[in-house]
Amino acid sequence: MEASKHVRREEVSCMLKSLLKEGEGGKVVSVSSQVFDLTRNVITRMVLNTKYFVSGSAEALEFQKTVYEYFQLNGVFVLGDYLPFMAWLDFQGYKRRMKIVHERPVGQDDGNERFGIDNIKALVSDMITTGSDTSSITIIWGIAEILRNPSVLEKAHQELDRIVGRERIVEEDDIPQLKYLQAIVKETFRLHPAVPLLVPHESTQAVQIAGYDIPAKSRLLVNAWAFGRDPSSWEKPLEFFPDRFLNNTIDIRGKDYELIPFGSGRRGCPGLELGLINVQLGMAALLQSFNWSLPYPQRPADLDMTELFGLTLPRASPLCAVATPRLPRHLYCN
Ligand code: HEM
Repeated sequence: MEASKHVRREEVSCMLKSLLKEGEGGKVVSVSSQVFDLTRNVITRMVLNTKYFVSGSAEALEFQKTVYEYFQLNGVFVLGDYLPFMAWLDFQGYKRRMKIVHERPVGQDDGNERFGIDNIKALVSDMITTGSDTSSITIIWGIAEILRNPSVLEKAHQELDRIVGRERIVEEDDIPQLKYLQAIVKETFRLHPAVPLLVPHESTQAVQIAGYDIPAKSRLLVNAWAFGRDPSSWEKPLEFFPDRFLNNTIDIRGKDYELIPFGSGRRGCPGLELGLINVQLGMAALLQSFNWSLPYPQRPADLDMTELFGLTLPRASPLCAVATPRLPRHLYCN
């Protein structure tokens, strides 16, 4: 994490510069594509030491399509999983589509079993697919919620001005002091967990829970999305109200079961620290650097918040907004 700090700082800086340019003259910016580029470039630089995505390039679009399809296919209901005798028919065509996603070429096998191209491909593709879009999906939902709740933006600006000021861009080392920013991020994870049903688990032994018998080897889906909106755990659960986290110790690290966006236990997300800092730093920089508003005449209550269900839960429509710079111009051009 420490060794890749500069990568995140540089990529955040690139995003701010690019947003400034795109929004010149009050033009509407595409928050979604800027944030997707940010997290994908961070992960490809960390994993492959190469920056892959230039917004709108053919390569970026191809990648976006592939990852999107990968997550959709991982989240669909596959008839053959429940009626195995019908699996070979592949009625829905999902197996065929998954094969196409996996067969995209990435080089030759070197014959070494442990570090052969298949394993390297799997590892790299795991890290790139799981490690980039989960963070951007969360940041984009966070900005959408802030567009609907201008008082949260105002409070975030006050905190950022007090702790960081307006003469430099926020850095990772500032995050521990930005308590309200941390609360915004937790509130975003609560309402919009990027992986709503976690990853399917399997019970290793038979157990009884709340009077129900769960046999060994059952497929178990944990509805983290519902935990975050459960009225028995949260007051006014559907309201975006970061202040609820200011006076308690509820955390997202898997110990407080009402909030488990990264899962919990041994199969919880191994990328938690990276995912969390990506989201915190990305959000902090976007909030500090711009005043966010909706394109005229859209009102906060009109913003479409429809979710697109798959293994991940992105917005159904791309997020667009007006980003008015609030820092000295030279800071966006480093
Ligand atoms: C905001 C960012 C992220 C969120 C919300 C998130 C969420 C999750 C969740 C919910 C799971 C399933 C846990 C369970 O079923 O108990 C998971 C698994 C996983 N995540 Fe993440 N993740 C994020 C970022 C990352 C990053 C940055 C990486 C790696 C670079 C990563 C790699 C993985 C891997 C490899 C697994 C599978 C682990 C296993 O099967 O044991 N994730 N993630």
